[in-house]
Amino acid sequence: MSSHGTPTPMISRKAEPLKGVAEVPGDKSISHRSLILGAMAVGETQITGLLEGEDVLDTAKAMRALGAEVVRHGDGAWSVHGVGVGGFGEPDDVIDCGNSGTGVRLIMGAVATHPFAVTFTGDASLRSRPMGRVTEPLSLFGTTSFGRAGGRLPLTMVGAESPVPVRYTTPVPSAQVKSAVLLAGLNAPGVTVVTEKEATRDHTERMLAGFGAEVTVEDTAEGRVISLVGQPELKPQVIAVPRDPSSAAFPVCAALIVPGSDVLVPGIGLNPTRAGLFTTLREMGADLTYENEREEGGEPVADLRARFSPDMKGIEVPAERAASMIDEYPVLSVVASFAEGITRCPGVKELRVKESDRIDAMAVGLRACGVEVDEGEDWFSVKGLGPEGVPGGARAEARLDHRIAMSFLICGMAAKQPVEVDDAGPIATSFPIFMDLMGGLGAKLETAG
Ligand SMILES: O=C(O)C1=C[C@@H](OP(=O)(O)O)[C@@H](O)[C@H](O)C1
Ligand SMILES: C=C(OP(=O)(O)O)C(=O)O
Repeated sequence: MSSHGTPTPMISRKAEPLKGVAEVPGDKSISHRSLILGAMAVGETQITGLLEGEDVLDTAKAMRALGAEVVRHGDGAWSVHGVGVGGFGEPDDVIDCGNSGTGVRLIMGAVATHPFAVTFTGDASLRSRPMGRVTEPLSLFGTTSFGRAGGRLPLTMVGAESPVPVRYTTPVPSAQVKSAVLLAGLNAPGVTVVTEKEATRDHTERMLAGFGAEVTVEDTAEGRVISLVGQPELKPQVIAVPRDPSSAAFPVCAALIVPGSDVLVPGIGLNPTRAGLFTTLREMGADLTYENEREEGGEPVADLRARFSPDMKGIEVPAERAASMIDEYPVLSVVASFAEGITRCPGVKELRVKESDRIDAMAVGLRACGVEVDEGEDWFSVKGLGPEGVPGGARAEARLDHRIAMSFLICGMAAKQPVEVDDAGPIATSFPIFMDLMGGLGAKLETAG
């Protein structure tokens, strides 16, 4: 059931050893960007491996509403016939980005330097998330925005008539904010410069260069400085979307905590701006190896092999690693519950403004499962109970958040008693084949009555 429909409660019971190959879907961040940049290129971009999750499908709809031709072919490949930089037309209805922060913030950036108004909305989760972090820098290009209190959706943005290029330093570590500014800079004459103090995922920069834009990235004392020359003609691309490390995290973490497991997760992108979780798990003593390391489409890729790891120890996760694993803290907190000792995660304030307040959602659910969790505004810690030590036997609230729902279902696979999630619907936003894939490895997942 979709995240916009009736809740789908799910139960996860203690699993037999998980075994097999887990082919996770395409990368969500790269999928959004393939559609948006494809829509801004001149000619036809072809995409294979696109993630067909609700978030990305909402972005495809939005690109159609702005004038691009977006087609899904029978073999699962997609094509986007772009309108060129500056070529978007006024949509005749509200753009509904569903549950997707990436979708709405990147599209706001892409339309900001076009001379018309667009109204954005989303589901209850997205309508509660802060948009000022994007509308503020976009106002420097000449846009005006009218939203609900706190800059929340629904929000109407009136695009700049005569956009000017912008220099902007992001106040929070956010690839969405950085990307919104760069996408707006595409249709501003001159050079737009974004500085980020901490490096965040760099897919926009890499893909802009791939589409033929003039982009430079420099590491300086102030941070990473990205400069983009505006008003290029973007050239259509043939894109093979790599598999998503953030989705790979779930079968990997399940294998580490379910006794006797041995799972191969092939073809996972290990871009350093995304791979922080795997480094962390290895530091904890996880039996996680990289096999068949190679390069695909300019990105490091490997097959991940994860085996049951009874000797994992809690660690302090370096704060400077947070951006490279920001979406993986919920499932890390589950693994930490099955390790020995305390895992402490500082520098994670951003988790409070995701699809849910992820620190609170995990703390409340894990405590109900018998795990001790401490938290502050920008940190949390989990006191591990060792392999097979987590009582479980609780019902966790997903709070319209796919990563929270999946994390508690993983917890149930290794806890003493089943773990129920009140609504597994949101999982379809990023990992629509999660149930089948985990079931295929041997997980016991059922819809609850
Ligand atoms: O740019 C992106 O594709 C994303 C950036 C991150 O969000 P922030 O920019 O809010 O950190 C991440 O949490 C999200 O899942 C995807
Ligand atoms: C934070 C996430 O996504 P978004 O911000 O795109 O909603 C996520 O997928 O974990």
